[in-house]
Amino acid sequence: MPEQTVRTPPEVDRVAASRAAVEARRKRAEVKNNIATGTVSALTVLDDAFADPEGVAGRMRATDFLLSVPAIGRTKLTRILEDLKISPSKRLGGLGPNQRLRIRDFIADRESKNRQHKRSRLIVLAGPTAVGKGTVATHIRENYPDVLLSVSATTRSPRPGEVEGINYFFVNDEEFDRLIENGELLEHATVHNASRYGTPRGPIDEALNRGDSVLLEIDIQGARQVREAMPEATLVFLLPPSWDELVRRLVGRGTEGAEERERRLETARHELAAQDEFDYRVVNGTVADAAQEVVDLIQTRGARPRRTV
Ligand SMILES: Nc1nc2c(ncn2[C@@H]2O[C@H](COP(=O)(O)OP(=O)(O)O)[C@@H](O)[C@H]2O)c(=O)[nH]1
Ligand SMILES: Nc1ncnc2c1ncn2[C@@H]1O[C@H](COP(=O)(O)OP(=O)(O)O)[C@@H](O)[C@H]1O
Repeated sequence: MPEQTVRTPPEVDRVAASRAAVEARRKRAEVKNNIATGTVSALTVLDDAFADPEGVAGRMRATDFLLSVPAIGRTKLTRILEDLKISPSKRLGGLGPNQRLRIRDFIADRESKNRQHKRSRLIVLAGPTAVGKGTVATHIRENYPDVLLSVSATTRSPRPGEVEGINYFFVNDEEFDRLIENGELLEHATVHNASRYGTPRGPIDEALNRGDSVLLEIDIQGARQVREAMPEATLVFLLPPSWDELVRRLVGRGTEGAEERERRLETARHELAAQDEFDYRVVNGTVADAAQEVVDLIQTRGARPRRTV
């Protein structure tokens, strides 16, 4: 009896193989794009590749993988591959144990540095009473037009010279309650055991969606809430050059009586203890320098101080 073998015609094999190859290339391109845009961590892709050497990530060439990592170009690539002792044609899944360790350490180190230096477009400026938060924020509003200063709602009465919608939105208790109930505040707090203050959410969302930078000048309780709600926010703690200078500024401002000053200084001691929770600390020596330092921490689209003549 003649031997019966079922054969797929070779052209069918070839078509199926080339479809599979196209699909695999498409998936690899998608992974590369996800690494490049930060949608997926390069470290996760490496781990996938090592767990499944024949999978999408495993079949990716080390060269293509590294080139998809932000800020690695062809020039750096050559040096990196040399340092890692990996040949350009190697696929991730085919790397030896030592090569895997080296490339993993390299990517882990890079991602941790990126996290530390990542600049956000939402920046929160907080610090103890009278350190100069309001003064520095005003300087930024007047000199760095690219940075939007959020205007808070408050239940306290306007001080002489304060303008509705510029310094604050002055509201009564019922209106403040309504803002909270309607979910219109990103955060809110009672400050100095007196009035309530809150950050309207709408203008911030709009600004960030437009790609603009936003500065919030709020108290420490508020800063903590923003961190919870928007972990990508950068938190900056404004410090006085010394405790004595803080007291001088509080007294010099002359807006509080002796008893209220004592109460605020007591609060300031607790507030200073919270500085380690913040991403950055800026000493308010001179207003212009402190403002410049804060602006430098914001990811702006090329914010430059407004020219003064
Ligand atoms: N949580 C929170 N605090 C705010 C907000 N707006 C202002 N503050 C804080 O409220 C405090 C009192 O501000 P203000 O009434 O201008 O008085 P000042 O302390 O004498 O400048 C300051 O510490 C501000 O940072 C806000 O929207 N939310
Ligand atoms: N860098 C600075 N050098 C000297 N005085 C300052 C400086 N920054 C702010 N001040 C003064 O300190 C006082 C408190 O500043 P303010 O902005 O009201 O503080 P905060 O908003 O933190 O309560 C004000 O009288 C202000 O003019």
